[in-house]
Amino acid sequence: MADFDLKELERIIAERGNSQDVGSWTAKLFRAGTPKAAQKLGEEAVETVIAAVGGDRDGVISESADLLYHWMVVLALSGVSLEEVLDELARRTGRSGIEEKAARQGD
Ligand SMILES: N=c1c2ncn([C@@H]3O[C@H](COP(=O)(O)OP(=O)(O)OP(=O)(O)O)[C@@H](O)[C@H]3O)c2ncn1[C@@H]1O[C@H](COP(=O)(O)O)[C@@H](O)[C@H]1O
Repeated sequence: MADFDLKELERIIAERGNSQDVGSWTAKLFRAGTPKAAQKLGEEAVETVIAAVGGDRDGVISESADLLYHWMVVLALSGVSLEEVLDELARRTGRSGIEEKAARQGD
């Protein structure tokens, strides 16, 4: 299993989004702003749906990675942290955010 998680991607996006690197797609999206990033998020969602409906397993994996990345760029541009989304999901399970965090850390 990959030694990589969304928390790390969130950190990379924050760092690359604010970089001056002209080759950085993340920086390009940050400069373009929420409408462009949200448009890309929608495109990747549709491409994931098409792959899933078409039974394209490898496509679902690849498009899901594009989807998660662009979703996290939209989160960053919206000033929303991954933690806040996880807290909302935890609330829906009936667990408190603190309990959920402890569960994720294996406490
Ligand atoms: N996970 C991703 C990631 N997924 C997709 N993409 C980029 O998203 C862009 C748009 O994807 P598309 O499938 O629409 O590709 P496209 O059709 O060529 O795009 P357009 O024609 O719409 O411009 C492509 O340029 C992809 O490279 C990503 N770019 C960056 N990351 C992560 O962000 C990090 C920093 O990247 P940079 O900001 O580019 O340094 C990387 O190391 C990765 O961890």
